[in-house]
Amino acid sequence: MGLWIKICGITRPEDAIAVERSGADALGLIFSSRSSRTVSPERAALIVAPLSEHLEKVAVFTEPDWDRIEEVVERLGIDLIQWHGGPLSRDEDAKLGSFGVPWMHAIRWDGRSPLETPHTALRLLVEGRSAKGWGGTGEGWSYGALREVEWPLPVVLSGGLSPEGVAIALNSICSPGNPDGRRLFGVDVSSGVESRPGVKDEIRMNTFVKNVREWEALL
Ligand SMILES: O=C(O)c1ccccc1NCC(=O)[C@H](O)[C@H](O)COP(=O)(O)O
Repeated sequence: MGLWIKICGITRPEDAIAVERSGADALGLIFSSRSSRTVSPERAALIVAPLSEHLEKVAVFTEPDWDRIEEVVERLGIDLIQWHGGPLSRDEDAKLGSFGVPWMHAIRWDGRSPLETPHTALRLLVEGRSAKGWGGTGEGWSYGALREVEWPLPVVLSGGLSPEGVAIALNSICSPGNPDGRRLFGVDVSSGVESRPGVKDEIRMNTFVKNVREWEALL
């Protein structure tokens, strides 16, 4: 199976259709108030309406507003919850596992500490620490540091990826000489395929997907 490719921060139905056309596996919708890409559940319903069931819909949250999470998951047919809200208590971990869909823990990693392992999470999305915001900052980091730690769950590489840089980023953690890299589950991008925050560039999305597929064909 190829790498899972998620394009995040979709705010317009036409961009969602372009994500599906690009051959990506998933799109992300931001329900956090801490973003310039936030969409309401009503807006999100319009965005996902024309999409096929084959494109996974990921809902991104940073706040433990459980009623809102439940509403979004039920109303929109969400496939995966992405949690960006920082370290979790045991109760929060259990709560995130209780919505009837899997969830992914997004970690703003310092490049050294062991990767957190919530009990109920399906996978980890790992990006660097940025003073700019909670996510969608476009800031890259030293991806190769991932080679030095155990991966308790399948990892999605994120933070500052772009069509131009994604193969270099992937090479720094996985290569034919480093078979461990085969545990990488996927890649996630937002700013690197935008013309401005919240507005995706179709050519950049297509090029991103093409470059990932060409890279994995060489592995
Ligand atoms: O995208 C946002 O604005 C955002 C805000 C708050 C929490 C998460 C957010 N995005 C989540 C994502 O999955 C992004 O794709 C990820 O952070 C990578 O973004 P980028 O570095 O811009 O590619």
